[in-house]
Amino acid sequence: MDHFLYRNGSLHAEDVPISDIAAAVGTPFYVYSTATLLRHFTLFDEALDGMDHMVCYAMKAASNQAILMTLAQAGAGMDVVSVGEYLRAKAAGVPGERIVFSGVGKTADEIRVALEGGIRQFNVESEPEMEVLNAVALSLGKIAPITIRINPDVDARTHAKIATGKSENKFGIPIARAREVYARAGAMPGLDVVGIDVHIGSQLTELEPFETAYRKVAELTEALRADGHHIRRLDLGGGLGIPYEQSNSAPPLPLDYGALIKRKVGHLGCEIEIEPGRLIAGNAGIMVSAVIYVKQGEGRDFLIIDGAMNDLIRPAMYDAHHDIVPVVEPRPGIERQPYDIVGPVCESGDTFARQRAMPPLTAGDLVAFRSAGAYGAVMSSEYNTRPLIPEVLVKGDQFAVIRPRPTFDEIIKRDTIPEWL
Ligand SMILES: Cc1ncc(COP(=O)(O)O)c(C=O)c1O
Ligand SMILES: N[C@@H](CCCC[NH3+])C(=O)O
Repeated sequence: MDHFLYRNGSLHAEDVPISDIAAAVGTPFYVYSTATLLRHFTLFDEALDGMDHMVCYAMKAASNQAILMTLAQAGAGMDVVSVGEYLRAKAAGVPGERIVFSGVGKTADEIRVALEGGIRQFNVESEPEMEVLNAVALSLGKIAPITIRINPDVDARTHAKIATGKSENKFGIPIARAREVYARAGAMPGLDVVGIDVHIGSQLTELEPFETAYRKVAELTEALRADGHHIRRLDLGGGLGIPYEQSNSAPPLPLDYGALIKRKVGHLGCEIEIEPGRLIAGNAGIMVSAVIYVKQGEGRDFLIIDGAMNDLIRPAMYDAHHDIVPVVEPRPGIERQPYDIVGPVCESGDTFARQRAMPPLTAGDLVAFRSAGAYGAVMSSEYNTRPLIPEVLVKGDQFAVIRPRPTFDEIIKRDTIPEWL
């Protein structure tokens, strides 16, 4: 169920006209639908029905505290990758027992904060990290619950920049060395080895790579149990993809993914964690932008909009496709024309789409980038001294700004000038 639909000829977020939000907050902005966030969380939660499980939302996808609170109130845990995310999740009211800590470069300071504040488990990614974690835990008189992230050497068949499960990627420990590393962990008094972690990549559009990875995890669970480890929890990561192009065939559904998990690891009797990010937030958010100019180029028309690569970097970074639709519903049968849709930033890479067929648009018209809820606002920057754009949350017929646009004064005052200058 899409919560961004045309009604009476204009695009809505749930029951709120996008043009009302634009009038209130200015453009560009991100807007999220509470109903979509909750629906996607529930799809995963129900897909694991009958198993002891926790859906730990990968908050890197969209980390506004209002989003975290919405999901946490529905029962979500959180997957964090930095102490900043940990503190943000805590600030949104998520208890430490519902937070898992992933990431290849956790520092001793980050580990200390999480151990002191409470944590469900650390997903350890290397032997040096294991040693630091053990030392910090002992210094605090605590025992740190851990899984070890294994790298199963599986091709996730996704964009190379977001594949994480091949042996050449920096993530996890090689599965071939897992028994040896678990033996070391098991002997460390500051660690409690509770399970295994795996995450092979993002925007997976087929189940087969998950199937291979989870088969390897199941085999390893049995081997480690035979070695005497009390493996009782499996963190199976995130990564299930979303349809970015409405014209394309859709990736597998959470229900199919849940059934696969049951088939592959259900017999082991472990508690299951999953860490979906994109599928929960991606299609729960859009970015809205206004046309500044329509410019005639050599053999092409440029639609110059007020959103730019600093606001939504996915097209520049991964050549990602986002559907872009006018906020005013095009008349049926209207002739479309090709535009290069670009932002105002001083780079040719600041291009959202080339020769994209759109109904004719003019200055002031609003356009919406679909599927922009995940890895959108969180990856934005102030490049070109462009303020971070506001985030808005809709629930039914209500909307609220959940991160305001900073003023230029606020941005400029952040710099400090040395007294010797
Ligand atoms: C450890 C970990 N868990 C979960 C995720 C979430 O992935 P996705 O947003 O593709 O579901 C990521 C990002 O790929 C990750 O690195
Ligand atoms: N930033 C990436 C996803 C990275 C996933 C990281 N765990 C994207 O926009 O597709």
